[in-house]
Amino acid sequence: MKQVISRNIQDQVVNIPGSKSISHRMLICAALADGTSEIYNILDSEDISLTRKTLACMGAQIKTRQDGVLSVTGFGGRPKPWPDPIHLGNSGTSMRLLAGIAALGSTPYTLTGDERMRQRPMGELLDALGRIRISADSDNNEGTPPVLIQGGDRAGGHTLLDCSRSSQYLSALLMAGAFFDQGLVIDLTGPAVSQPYIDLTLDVMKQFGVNAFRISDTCYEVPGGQTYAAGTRSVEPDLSNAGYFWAAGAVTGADIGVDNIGTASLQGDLKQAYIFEKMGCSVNHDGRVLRVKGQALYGVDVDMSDTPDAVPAVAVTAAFAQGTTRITNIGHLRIKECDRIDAVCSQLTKMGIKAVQGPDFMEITGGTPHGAVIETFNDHRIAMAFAVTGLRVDGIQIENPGCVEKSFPTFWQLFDAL
Ligand SMILES: O=C(O)C1=C[C@@H](OP(=O)(O)O)[C@@H](O)[C@H](O)C1
Ligand SMILES: C=C(OP(=O)(O)O)C(=O)O
Repeated sequence: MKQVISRNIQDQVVNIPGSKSISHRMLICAALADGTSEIYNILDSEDISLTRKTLACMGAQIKTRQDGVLSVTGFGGRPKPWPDPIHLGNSGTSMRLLAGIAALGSTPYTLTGDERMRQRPMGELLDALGRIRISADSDNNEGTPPVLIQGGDRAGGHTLLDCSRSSQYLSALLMAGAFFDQGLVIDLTGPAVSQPYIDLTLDVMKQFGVNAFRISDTCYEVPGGQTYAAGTRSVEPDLSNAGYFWAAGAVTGADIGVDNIGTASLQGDLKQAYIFEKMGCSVNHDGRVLRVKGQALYGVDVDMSDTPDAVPAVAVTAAFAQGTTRITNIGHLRIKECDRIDAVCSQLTKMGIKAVQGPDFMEITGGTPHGAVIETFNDHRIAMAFAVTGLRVDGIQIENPGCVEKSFPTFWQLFDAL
């Protein structure tokens, strides 16, 4: 249990570790390359180590050098056999993206996860692989892990994919598709959720010299017969995790900056700073430091389909705003580390805040929250978001604070230093 001490915090600038999403992609693309890549500022967290270990099982040679830089010698698109089940905890990104890489092998791989991961869907991805003659089955026929992926056929061609619950399926197909003889054309059954993560995939592939194209909102193409080029790359700070520090500025009135944020970041969660601006904060980005300073806060209406990971930070901030905040198009939050719509609403209710939920939305009416013991449901984002409320409210205690290891092992150290 972690007791958060409510306090006045000074104006300051913080440094946030590397992006989880970019780190997964850098590791995978480096493992798919021939030759050795160097990756600067890679995130060191539970989920990244799961991706790293799996790629090592598949034949990549991965070392953290003494200066902290990661050196990855790839297996050139031909993963080695690994007969034992591969455990991916509750890392959805590892599970879905690595299922695509397993499809490049010539022997079967079994991918499994913890109890929650075994409830998280991936049937849409298995179906899309099946359409290009790659046998991909869920052990329980419910489309959830454990999954058995049996590659062998690298012809590629055309497939159909439903990305209405996760964008990670498309990222998986794009990364693997570059090795197929005919490449891959992927038609989506409708628009994808979490679109910025698809853009991140295209961008990291491009950094490794591989082209893939968004033909339209619902059609993507990756030409075949490409190779990933090893090289020196670096990972930007994690802007989902920056959000808890911007939220700290928003709820306390301090001016909190996050360092090393370029103007061209493709991370969708950059948007959360501008949601805080819409709520009344002043936001300043000088091209390097992005600062959020709290002022009087007002409720807003915001569609967060693109930025699911930022919802808990925005929702807790709404508890301190005048009026109601309505967050829409977030049905996919119900299949994350926990049911995040239910978790956010139940814990805000515990704090005396009116929080109403629907299948794909939540409505939070700001008020005067009081202290509570916060259940985190083993979800790092619930722990980090509710920690922020504790800066303003006495008596906030966070259960299972260690769950932040998933994406941000140094969170408490940085948060306590605020
Ligand atoms: O591709 C990625 O790196 C991610 C995509 C998003 O998931 P969905 O596409 O399943 O919404 C996001 O929630 C997750 O934390 C990371
Ligand atoms: C949903 C998340 O991650 P993943 O899907 O990789 O488990 C997250 O980090 O909020």
